Amino acid sequence: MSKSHDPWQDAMDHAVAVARKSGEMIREVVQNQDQSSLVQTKSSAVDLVTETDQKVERLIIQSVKSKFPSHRFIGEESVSSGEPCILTSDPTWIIDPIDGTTNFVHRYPFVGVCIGFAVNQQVEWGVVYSAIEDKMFTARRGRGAFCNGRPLQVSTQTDVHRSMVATEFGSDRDPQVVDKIFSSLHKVLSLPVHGVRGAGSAALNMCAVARGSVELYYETGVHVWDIAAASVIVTEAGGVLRDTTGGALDLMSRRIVAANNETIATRIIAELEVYSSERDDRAPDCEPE
Ligand SMILES: O=P([O-])([O-])O[C@@H]1[C@@H](O)[C@H](O)[C@@H](O)[C@H](O)[C@@H]1O
Ligand SMILES: [Mg+2]
Ligand SMILES: [Mg+2]
Repeated sequence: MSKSHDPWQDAMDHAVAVARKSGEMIREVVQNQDQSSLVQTKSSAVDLVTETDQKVERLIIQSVKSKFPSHRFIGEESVSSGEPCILTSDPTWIIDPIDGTTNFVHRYPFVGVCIGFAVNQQVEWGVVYSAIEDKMFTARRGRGAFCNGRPLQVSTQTDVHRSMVATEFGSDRDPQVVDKIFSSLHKVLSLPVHGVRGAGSAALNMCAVARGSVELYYETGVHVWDIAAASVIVTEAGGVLRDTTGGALDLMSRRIVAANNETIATRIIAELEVYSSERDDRAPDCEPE
């Protein structure tokens, strides 16, 4: 199809450009400012946000509105300010301006600008820009996954005892949640697996699965903006996506497993404690699950 008949490609090209521009903003701050004094908190004392998160999200959304005025948005900081988090069938940009804000505040070099694009509630393409590493991860449904233009392929490993697993501790410090996190971690580590890692960014953990250096990433407590862009990067690199229950991934459920293949996914899912956080798209007045 020529570019004019492929509007989603125009949108993806714009996303790559604005993600790179956002990354320049992030690097400038990391190199020249001390963010630690400008930190605010959201759902907990360790769920951090900075004015750079907010500025980057505004930059992305305003640039998109000028080119694609009919498109919708789900942005982490917009939702945090009260915007709805509902995925309709309309073309929708799903944005995490800084995935890894805690890393950003501490100058820990794993920070991803995440821009996913969904049509009819299916992610059509995803862009994750690892700003400090200068690695642009991209994927278009049906057309492969790439890092700085080089094709990505998940690991071929099927032996869980030879696998590397990624997960995160999240930002919920409720003692019962912490116990469940460590219960899963204890079971996975004791299989044993070669190692457990965490980039501090859901999206960059998923990109590590896509590039074959991690066999599986799991987490409960993520949001749709953390995982939408990277979800298509994983599947286009040959990976699989699941719920921690073993069912199909539900972008709004707050639970994710991203793996290189079904064998590894099934084996690790068998060790995971299943629990729920409030869905991203829950009605404001409904009781938590
Ligand atoms: O808030 P943020 O840095 O965009 O996203 C982060 C996620 O990437 C991570 O997986 C999760 O464990 C953190 O609690 C936080 O939600
Ligand atoms: Mg995030
Ligand atoms: Mg974020």
